[in-house]
Amino acid sequence: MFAKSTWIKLPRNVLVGHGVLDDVGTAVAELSLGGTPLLVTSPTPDDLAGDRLRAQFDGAETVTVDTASFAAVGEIVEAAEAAGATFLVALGGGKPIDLAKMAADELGVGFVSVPTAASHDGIVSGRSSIPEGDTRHSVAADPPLAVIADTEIMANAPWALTTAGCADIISNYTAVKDWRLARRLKNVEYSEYAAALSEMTAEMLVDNADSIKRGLEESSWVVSKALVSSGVAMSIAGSSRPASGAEHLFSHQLDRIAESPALHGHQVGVGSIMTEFLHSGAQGQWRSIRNALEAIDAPTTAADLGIDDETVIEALTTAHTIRDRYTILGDGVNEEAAVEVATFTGVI
Ligand SMILES: NC(=O)C1=CN([C@@H]2O[C@H](COP(=O)(O)OP(=O)(O)OC[C@H]3O[C@@H](n4cnc5c(N)ncnc54)[C@H](O)[C@@H]3O)[C@@H](O)[C@H]2O)C=CC1
Ligand SMILES: O=C(CO)COP(=O)(O)O
Ligand SMILES: [Zn+2]
Repeated sequence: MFAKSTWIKLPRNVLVGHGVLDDVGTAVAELSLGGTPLLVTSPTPDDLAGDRLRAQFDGAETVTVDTASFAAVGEIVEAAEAAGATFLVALGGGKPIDLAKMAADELGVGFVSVPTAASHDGIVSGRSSIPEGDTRHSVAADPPLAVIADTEIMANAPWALTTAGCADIISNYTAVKDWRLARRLKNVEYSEYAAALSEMTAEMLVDNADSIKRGLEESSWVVSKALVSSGVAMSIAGSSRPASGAEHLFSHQLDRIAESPALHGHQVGVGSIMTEFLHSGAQGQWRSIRNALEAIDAPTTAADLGIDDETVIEALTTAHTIRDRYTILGDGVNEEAAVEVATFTGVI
């Protein structure tokens, strides 16, 4: 008997465009959720757009979060229960969105994602990425019921957040290579459809690099659509595999050990240059990755990240320990090899 089955959960309403922040109420009404939401945000996005959102939800309370942690998820759950909220609306960068995503899952209610920065593909995905002690959990949760990405707000966000989102998408190339490797060597579950969608998303972004420029609202449009597409690839896969490989392990490790980590997307971009080198060698495509990052103003070196060389080497040699996810790092890159890859690619 054929016993395979799959359940793909995707957002129902996706709005991307100038001024769509004022359409959140309409998009939510169309979902027939009923009741009142709890608004989950962080300080800057709250200042920027909180009032415009509250104006669309009579009597909605707001909880403001600062750090991504399981304790913060607990605080949101408590606040939602106390307020009798029937769904959550997350406004901001990756942190409030990830935390609301997990809290909504725990509460068994829906959530709506209102990103104020095009900083990475977690704004759409069905995964939450939460650090805990020496590890980082990629937790399965339902994706948002709706995503409302206002390109005007995103275009006015610090440029670095947009280039971070671009780099997160460019890293799909190496993530998919790691996924295929793990499929061949470890027989991990694999979806050619999700892998192809993820690669195509990176390809389209690189092809459109000319329209990704500081001060150009179209940049937010191009990047938001790519982030949606990458998030959908993760939803189809049922894991972050299409968009997260060894370059993400490297970045997660930097988040743990660097004194002052850089933005998620910037770190994975630099990681991607090095893991592409590990995949395809000196004559391989690592230069294409570096050039693509350079073309959109994203960091390509440790110095650009503001992280010292030793920390980069430590992260590269220990990244394989952070999570049980097979990648090109195998059972670890030794220090000599790490120095060679980082030096050859100009990262250090
Ligand atoms: N679930 C997933 O698949 C993924 C989750 N993540 C998680 O997301 C988090 C990082 O996301 P970020 O967006 O970088 O963090 P974040 O939410 O802390 O935002 C970064 C900074 O940008 C500010 N900001 C946001 N919108 C702004 C605007 N329009 N104008 C001015 N400032 C603005 C925020 O106040 C914050 O200081 C991490 O916790 C990471 O683990 C990252 C990648 C994927
Ligand atoms: O950042 C992500 C995809 O871009 C999510 O990946 P993780 O599962 O590694 O947190
Ligand atoms: Zn990422």
